[in-house]
Amino acid sequence: MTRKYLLRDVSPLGDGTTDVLLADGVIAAIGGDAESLAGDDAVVINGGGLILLPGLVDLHTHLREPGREDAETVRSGTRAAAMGGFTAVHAMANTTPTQDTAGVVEQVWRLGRDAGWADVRPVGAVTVGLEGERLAELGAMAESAAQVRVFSDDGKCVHDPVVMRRALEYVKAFDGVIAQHAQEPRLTEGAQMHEGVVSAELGLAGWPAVAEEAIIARDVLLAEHVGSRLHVCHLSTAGSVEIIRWAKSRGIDVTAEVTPHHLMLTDELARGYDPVFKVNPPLRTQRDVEAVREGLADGTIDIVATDHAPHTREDKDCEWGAAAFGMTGLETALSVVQETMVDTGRLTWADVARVLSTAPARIGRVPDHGRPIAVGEPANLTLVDPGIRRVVVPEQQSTQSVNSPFGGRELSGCVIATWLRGRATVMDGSACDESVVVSS
Ligand SMILES: NC(=O)N[C@@H](CC(=O)O)C(=O)O
Repeated sequence: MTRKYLLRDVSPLGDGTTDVLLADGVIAAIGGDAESLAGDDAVVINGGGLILLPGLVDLHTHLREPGREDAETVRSGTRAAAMGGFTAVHAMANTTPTQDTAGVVEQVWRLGRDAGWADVRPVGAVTVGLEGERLAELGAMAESAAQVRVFSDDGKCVHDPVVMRRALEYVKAFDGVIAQHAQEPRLTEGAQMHEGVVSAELGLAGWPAVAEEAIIARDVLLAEHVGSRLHVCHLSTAGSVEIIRWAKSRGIDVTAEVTPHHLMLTDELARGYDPVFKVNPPLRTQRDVEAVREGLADGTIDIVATDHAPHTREDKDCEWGAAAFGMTGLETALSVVQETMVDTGRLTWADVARVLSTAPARIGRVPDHGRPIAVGEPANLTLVDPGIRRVVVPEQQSTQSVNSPFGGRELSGCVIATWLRGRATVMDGSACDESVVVSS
């Protein structure tokens, strides 16, 4: 039995205010009935206009377990997810061993279930060991208890067009999707940052925009040819937005994601040589930032996904060239979207629910998440105070790693509470450790 929660005067999707009652794992009442049905034992939260959203769903999270538990575990990463307002995350396949068999994806799925912070949907590798040569056991992973629907070699590109074509064809049988890390490997050998004025000045090897755009252009054509679903991971350039816009206008079944860091940060940050800003794909130019914001606002880009990529201090606190690519993002994603897209008038809160919950749940085929806020729906929800401003302190976050590019920055908005099937995982902005139980 979960507790009852009466949320007074909250604003579902930022539209008007009402009372919402959560009981028995579902939204039990909205409006007039909520107060009367609550009884004496409900926990009352005085919302005062706080925004109620469907629980956020991340299509792109690196949880690092198995293999790099020194950087993150399923438990620490999903606790971070809950703190960021997420109720479901997709765990990327670049673990050790790789998530390329039914056994490994089931292990990750079980670890998530036992931790209880958020539903974990493992992503299956497209190729054995992410080596780009032989297709992994896609069907066995789809049929396993983990019910994999998203397949990706993320961290590496499925660069061989024949392998990509076969993968796109194969996953149609179980309504899967290939999530491509678009990076032409030959064009990015030794690359350290975006290729442009700043890389030339710093003397760092460049990662040109065309290396992303060439793969996206090829893959949308392949997806059209075989009539399959394609998802483009962490799109980062103005040219990529144009290609996706063109593909959608042709009716190609493609979706795309942008990360919070590509919505806010630019390659200018590399000037300090601080590897906290080293990421793959790299931070681009202000023109690209404007283009991805516009693409997200007009629906060309479907979702925001974090690409939460925790790394140990040893892997990040070193010279730029030796440092790992990647930055954390689960606990700052919603704030960055608010600041770049809502506070600037480009997205409404209903749009935020779409790009951070409904659409990722649909792309990942995640049941019971990204649902409307309506009576009878599972109580997977997050409550946000958009009026708070807070300074990001990586050492105080739930993620085990401190490689946040937003450390020391003041950001808008804060997650006040998160519920997973009616059980609070976050309350008053703090993780509800005592409430974490093993549920089967
Ligand atoms: N996004 C990143 O910069 N890093 C990712 C993998 C990758 O995409 O390189 C990681 O797993 O660390």
